[in-house]
Amino acid sequence: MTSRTTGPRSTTGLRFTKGHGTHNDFVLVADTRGDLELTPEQVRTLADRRGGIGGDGVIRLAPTAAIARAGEAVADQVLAEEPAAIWFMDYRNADGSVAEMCGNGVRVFTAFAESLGLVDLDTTELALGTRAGVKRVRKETGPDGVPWYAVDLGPWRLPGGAEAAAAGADAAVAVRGWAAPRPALSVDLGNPHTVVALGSTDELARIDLTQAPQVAPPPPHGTNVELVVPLEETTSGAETAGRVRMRVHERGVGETQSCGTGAVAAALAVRTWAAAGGRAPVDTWFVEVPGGLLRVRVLTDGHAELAGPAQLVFSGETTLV
Ligand SMILES: N[C@@H](CCC[C@H](N)C(=O)O)C(=O)O
Repeated sequence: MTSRTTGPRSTTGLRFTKGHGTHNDFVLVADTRGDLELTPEQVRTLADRRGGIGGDGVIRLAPTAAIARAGEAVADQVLAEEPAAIWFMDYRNADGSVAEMCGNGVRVFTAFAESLGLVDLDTTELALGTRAGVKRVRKETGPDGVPWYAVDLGPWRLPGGAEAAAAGADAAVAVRGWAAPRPALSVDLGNPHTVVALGSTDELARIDLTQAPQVAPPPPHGTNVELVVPLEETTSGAETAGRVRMRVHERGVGETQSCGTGAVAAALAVRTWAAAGGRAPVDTWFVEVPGGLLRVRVLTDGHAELAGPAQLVFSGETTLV
């Protein structure tokens, strides 16, 4: 792969790869020297589905040291915590805004880094720098026999604390067409989420997410909103797994076919509601999203793990930016 020595720009354009994780899709750029500056306008152009390549986000693979040199203190913290985290996921939403974390993006980033020969997930795990700290990714065989990537997303948090956990809510969400706002729970995965429960999969299918849901109180930095329907638990051997179906409206994007951190937030919210109702917590969850299936595990160290597929679809060069 020539990009390792020549950078992402060739004489004819910017090299990119298109990839997705359960149809949450990204434009990926290998900036292995860390000297590519992408403006919000350029990100919007690349992500544009009609005038550009198209994607829910743009991911720049860059050296963590270069992000630190550019003045992002979080990159210094990443290297202090884990010197092996030499690669950084610089994630931008389709509207050009910067986001702290993208769970599906981490998996697709890892498949991209593998394709560039920067990491061998068959023999090791990847310690990846992100704006939400170091994330560790390993590879496994998924239920469909294709490779899945499992990422430890680190500690999760209910911003509303024990009070919100007991009440099951610390916010309210209004969606276009609803007569009144409904109670919702805030969940922090490094990026912000607000989760609302719906009564049926029919209602979920009918919801109009062409406009952003209104959240009260308004989160200071915006939020991703997940609409979830708890489904039947399944038991296989000694393990019981929860199951939910979800749709999501992503901050900085709109409705997407999947959101990895959103899937984790959805599972954690349903688990919190079950605990508030006196039920024993389930630690493995399958989350059905419009683009496929994701697995969430609540780990014993207070961390949460997300697993699912990642696919690279095509590569090319663009003169758009
Ligand atoms: N699709 C992502 C989340 C991307 C960032 C999000 N839109 C935000 O602004 O927080 C995922 O898979 O987690």
